Amino acid sequence: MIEVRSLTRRYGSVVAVDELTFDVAPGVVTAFLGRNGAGKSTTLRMLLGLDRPTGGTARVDGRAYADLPAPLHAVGALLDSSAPHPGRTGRDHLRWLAASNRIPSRRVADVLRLVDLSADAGRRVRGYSLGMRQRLGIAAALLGDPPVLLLDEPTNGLDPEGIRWLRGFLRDLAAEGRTVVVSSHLMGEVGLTADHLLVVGRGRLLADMPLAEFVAGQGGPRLRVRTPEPERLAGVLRATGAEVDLAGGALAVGGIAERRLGEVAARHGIPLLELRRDGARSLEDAFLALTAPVPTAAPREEVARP
Ligand SMILES: Nc1ncnc2c1ncn2[C@@H]1O[C@H](COP(=O)(O)OP(=O)(O)OP(=O)(O)O)[C@@H](O)[C@H]1O
Repeated sequence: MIEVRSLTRRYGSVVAVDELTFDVAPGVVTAFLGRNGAGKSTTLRMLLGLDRPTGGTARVDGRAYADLPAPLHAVGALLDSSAPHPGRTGRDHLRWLAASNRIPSRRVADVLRLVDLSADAGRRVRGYSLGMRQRLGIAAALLGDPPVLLLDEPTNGLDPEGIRWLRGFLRDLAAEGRTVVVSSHLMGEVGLTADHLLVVGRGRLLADMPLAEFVAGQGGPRLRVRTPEPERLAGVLRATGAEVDLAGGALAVGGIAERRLGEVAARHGIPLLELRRDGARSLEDAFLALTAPVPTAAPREEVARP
């Protein structure tokens, strides 16, 4: 469980984090989303005792990080700054971390296996790809078997297969009852597979809600359809009450399920060349609209909560 109350961090005249208040529950994946510079890393650093709040509190299991008796057993973190020494092997890096935190060295083999890095553990980190470094960082975060995991932009450097692996991995960790927070500046990378969203913009909380609610707020997914008869299909779909935009020969359709759309087209003898959900795209658009820079500060009452 994470509790953040009125958390604020100023750097001179820059307000990096502005009166943030939220809780993060265990057992689900929470995406911490915001554009570059929104204050995500600063918030995570304060949760980890690496930066001092100007005001407010950030607690893990009821305590400030500095007061945790065994921090690595309480919180695992992946931050850019925790880069391993390039001349060490992945295994040695983890052994060194384990030894300096009184964690039995047999745990090293376990976490290497968990992140699928056993085969490369004997290689020096300088030869690792970005994706392998991220896996090593995640292995380090898991060393103390912590109930809370904070991962800052863990998809950096991962290819699409690596991102898919990470999504499944995070879900499994949450299913074990852990509190999993993963930050990203892109909605699509983790937000779409998270259970809960925390969205920040210019240091302030813009949304704190289940993903399902965010999706519902956007009117459900849009469908993308291609047909040799776009005008005619648009006409029959509009007659059912669906919203249709015609763009470059393709149709973007809202307010109708895929199956029903297929049935309507078949009934009118209109062939479909393509029919797919365009959900990711419209949600990324909604995320960008929500976090769009505004010339004046938004009033605090605008925080969207369930
Ligand atoms: N040590 C620092 N000194 C001065 N300003 C800082 C410092 N750290 C962060 N900032 C400023 O605070 C704001 C928030 O930065 P932060 O790194 O927390 O954002 P972020 O959401 O993590 O962004 P990104 O997605 O780019 O990592 C930015 O304006 C940044 O320039």
